[in-house]
Amino acid sequence: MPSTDRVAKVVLVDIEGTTTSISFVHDVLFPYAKNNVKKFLAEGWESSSEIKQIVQELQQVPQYVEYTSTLRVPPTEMDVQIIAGFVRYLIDKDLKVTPLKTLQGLIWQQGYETGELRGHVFEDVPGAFAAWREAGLRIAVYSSGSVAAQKLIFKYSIAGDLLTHLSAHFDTHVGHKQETQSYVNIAKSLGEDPRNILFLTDIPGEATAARAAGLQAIMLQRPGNAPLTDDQKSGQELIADFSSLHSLELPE
Ligand SMILES: CSCCC(=O)C(=O)COP(=O)(O)O
Ligand SMILES: [Mg+2]
Repeated sequence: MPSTDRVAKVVLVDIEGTTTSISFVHDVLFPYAKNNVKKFLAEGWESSSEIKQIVQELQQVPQYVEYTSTLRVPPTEMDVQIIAGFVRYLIDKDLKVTPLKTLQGLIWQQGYETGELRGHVFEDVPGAFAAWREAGLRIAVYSSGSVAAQKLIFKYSIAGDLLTHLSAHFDTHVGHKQETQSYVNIAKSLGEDPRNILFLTDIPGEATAARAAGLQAIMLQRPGNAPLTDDQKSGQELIADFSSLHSLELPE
């Protein structure tokens, strides 16, 4: 267990499996995107340069050729139906590819703004955010979900607007979450010595990559997270929630 005299200047939080249940992402957000993608694409297909850009990037995803071959159409062919089908295919495979994540964020925006979606956060999250800020720490987010999607989940959370606590957001534009260089980039962007950043995540490969960049890292074992094998636990610091981290302090 972490000691109460742990110090940091920035707490960098993952979302799915750390601040938020995996079930909310997989059983609420992903189905919402799958159900609404065709309508969303159809509305902006002709007029939106943002959608055109996303569609172009989706066609560059290596799995696009594989997907279109199952439909027996050439990969050069595209219409709303094909792209919406491909998006659903990527969501089912839970592939964390950047244009998919950008598109999901745009679709979810409508759901949050109409009140159909409210971001799940575990009970201890609002108190921890408040305590860290009170102690003078910054809170940043690093998720495979797009920056726009991160802002929505916290702005429209079940515990009210938590976005006000957050001072920086990073998504896969900074690099993938199991690559050490991503954490080097984040520390640089935050202007912080990596040793002063505490990363909280549910994925062993992410914690290991962050530690290799010099960050502190602790793993969350939240309800609904996949059980860890002994190998995955080895060398990791594990906590069940943020309660033992409420007394985090700035270094002297
Ligand atoms: C930003 S909310 C949507 C979460 C999401 O799409 C996702 O892939 C979560 O991955 P994480 O890196 O937060 O585990
Ligand atoms: Mg996660």
